[in-house]
This record gives sequence, structure tokens and C-alpha cells, in this order.
Amino acid sequence: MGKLRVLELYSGIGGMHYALKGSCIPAEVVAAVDVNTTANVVYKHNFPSTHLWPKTIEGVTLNDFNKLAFDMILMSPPCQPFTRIGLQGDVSDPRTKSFLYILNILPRLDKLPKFILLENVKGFETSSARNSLVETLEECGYRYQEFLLSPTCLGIPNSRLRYFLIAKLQPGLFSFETTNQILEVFLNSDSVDSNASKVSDCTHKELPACINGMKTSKPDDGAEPSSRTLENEAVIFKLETAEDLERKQNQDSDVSVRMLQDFLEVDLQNLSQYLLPPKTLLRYAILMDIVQPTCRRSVCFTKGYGHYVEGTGSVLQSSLDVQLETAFKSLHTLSDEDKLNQLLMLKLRYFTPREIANLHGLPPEFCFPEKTTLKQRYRLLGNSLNACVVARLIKLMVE
Ligand SMILES: C[S@@+](CC[C@H](N)C(=O)[O-])C[C@H]1O[C@@H](n2cnc3c(N)ncnc32)[C@H](O)[C@@H]1O
Repeated sequence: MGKLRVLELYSGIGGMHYALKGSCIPAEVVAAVDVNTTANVVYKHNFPSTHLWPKTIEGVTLNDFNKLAFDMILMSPPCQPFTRIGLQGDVSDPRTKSFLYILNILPRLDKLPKFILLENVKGFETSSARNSLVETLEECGYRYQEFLLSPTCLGIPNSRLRYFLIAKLQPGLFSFETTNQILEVFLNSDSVDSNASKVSDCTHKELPACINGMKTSKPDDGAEPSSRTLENEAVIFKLETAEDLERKQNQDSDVSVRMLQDFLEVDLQNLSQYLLPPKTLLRYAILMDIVQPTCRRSVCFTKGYGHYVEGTGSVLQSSLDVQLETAFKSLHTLSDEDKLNQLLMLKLRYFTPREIANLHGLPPEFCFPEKTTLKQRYRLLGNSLNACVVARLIKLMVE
């Protein structure tokens, strides 16, 4: 097979590009399109020779698309119109306009791409946008398969449940039986399993995230602890019930998932930059998802991480001299000053952008330009994707 020509839409910081590299499929990104200036600076920094179009997708004409003669589309359209906690504007949200434009362009292309992969949030599967996508694919003669997957199914200790669709132009066949059901595990077909080590061999050597074989348990749903009600549930400590604690203990004892410590920076420079400030500790400590380096879980890192505290991602207890339970149990009886002293002993800190990049399966060579601020880094990473999960899907789609 010659090199596949790949079009990367909504390219952001290039998560799809890294996934493509990780898949080891002979391919090149012939164009990447994104309208976000900050993301584009990061993309260009990491992929200086890729043709990046800093414009809206609606601004790319049918003629421009035809000239690219691409074989594959990789895309992660804006997810805000489909998030469970958002307004769910779906196709009437202006942010879906570019996606509908792509659906309109697709049947009119001189040559249909052989492969299409789409990533979005959980919630997309019940949207009208998804229905339009599937209708268009069927009209154009594609077979497709939908998934809901989290990186935990690859042994990566991070919940990031996402919707994926892979499509292949007929007469091309997938190496597995497609089903109308949304698959919540990677398929255990021989072809996928036997290739698991191959993906990891060529995927970012020092990166621990992609080394694992596949796990076939159902993914957790990545729900944030603060998003549910606590009525009728006895709180043990830190607003957590026995059920919460049991779930977390189960996750932490699941040895098919790696420990967070494998993803942490070893000699962290500027630790103080990442420590949670006193005001935040006093106001929000009780709501935060706190993990230790030996934990095998973390909640989804969103674009507000490091800025908003509640439900945006886990924080790390970097001093293990004090037990979390001990620090929290008597907290409500203390004065603010004593409360703070007790919390400070835990040395709670944010994960660094590099550590989140590690959890996302971005390779060691991925980096931010110096000028990208910390807030921008968290924001861009929160919008990105897990490159290991997508690498697996690309392989499954093409083989
Ligand atoms: C969910 S993020 C995708 C992130 C990307 N996969 C990554 O790894 O960083 C959606 C991206 O679409 C871009 N975007 C949104 N609307 C767009 C449009 N109409 N044209 C081009 N890019 C758009 C945003 O700037 C954002 O970077």
C-alpha cells in the first residue's frame, strides 16, 4: 500500500496527527485545517512541514478539497453542541455549521476518501448531527462502526469517554463484523490483538501509555463526582459515600490499568507553580477528585483545568506523609487557619501539561512553544484527544 493522503480537520494541537503516526499506517497529512490561532501555533511548532490552513472549514471550497485528493479524513468537530451538561444545541448550534458543510461536500467530491474517522463527546450518538452523518455515509456507500471508548480500556489511568465512528468505503471490508450497536470495548479479533504489540513498538518508544495490551471491560463513564446528587447517601468523608470509595478502590486495584506514577514528570521544575493556592484549597478541596501517584485512575481533564476547580480534572496529592482520610475527616471542626494548615500538608497540585499530554498518549517530542501560557496549554489539551485510542481505531479501520 502506498502512503495514504490524510486530511486532518479541526486539527487543534495535532492529536489526530500523532494518532496517525502511532498507528504505523504508511500515511502523510496533506492538509490540516483549524481556525484557532493559539492551537495553530502549537501545531506548526510540532509539525513545521505540514500544510496547515488557518481558516474556517466552511472557507475551504469543493475545488480546494478536490485538489488534495485525500484518502482519509480524521476529524474531531466542536463538541459543545453535544455535551450532556451543555445546551445540546445539536444541528441548530452555529458551531455545528462547519460539520454540516463537510457532510454536504462529501458526496460531491471527485473521489470519495476510503476512510473516515470522527471523534466527539458522549452525547453525539443521540444527536441529529450523528443521524445526518450516518445517512450521508450510507448514501455514499460506506460501512461504519460506532464506539464509546475511554483510555482506561487501553490500561491508561484516565477517564475520557468519547464517541468514535470509523467508516470504510465499500467494497472495502473491515476485519471484523460490524454491528448496529455502539461498541464499548475494543474488539478482541485476532487481527487486532496480534497487532497490539506492533502499535506500541512504533508508538512513541518512551511513552508508557501505549504499551499495554487491550482490556475488554466496559469503560467507566468518566462522570465527575460533583455532577450527581448526594441525597440519601451517607457521606463518609470529603462528600464521598461508601459507594464512591468502593468504586475508587476497585479502580485502584485493577492491575490491567497502569499507575499514574508512570505518567508523572520525574524532576518537576517549578513545583510551586502547580500547587493549589490557599484560597482554592479552602473553598474547593472538598469537591476535588484527589489522586495519589499509585492510583490507577484520574477523571477527564477538560479545558478549564487549572482555572476552574470543580469537575475539570483530578489533582495530585504530592506529599504522602498524611493520609487523605485523616486530613479530611475532622476538617469541618477546624478554624480556617487550621483547616488550611492541614490541607497544605497534602501538597495538592495540578497535573502539569506534560503529564496530561502523557495521559493523552502524546509522545515525548510533543511540546508547546515557550510563549503558550499555562492556561492556554491546559485549554488546548482539554480540547484534544487520546492519541493511543485513536491510533488503535485507525489501525482497525485500515487493516
Ligand atoms: C475538539 S477540538 C479538536 C482538537 C484536536 N483534535 C486536537 O487534538 O487538538 C475542535 C477544534 O475545531 C476548531 N474549529 C471549530 N470550528 C471550526 C471551523 N468552523 N473551522 C475550522 N476549525 C474549527 C477549534 O478551533 C478546535 O481547535
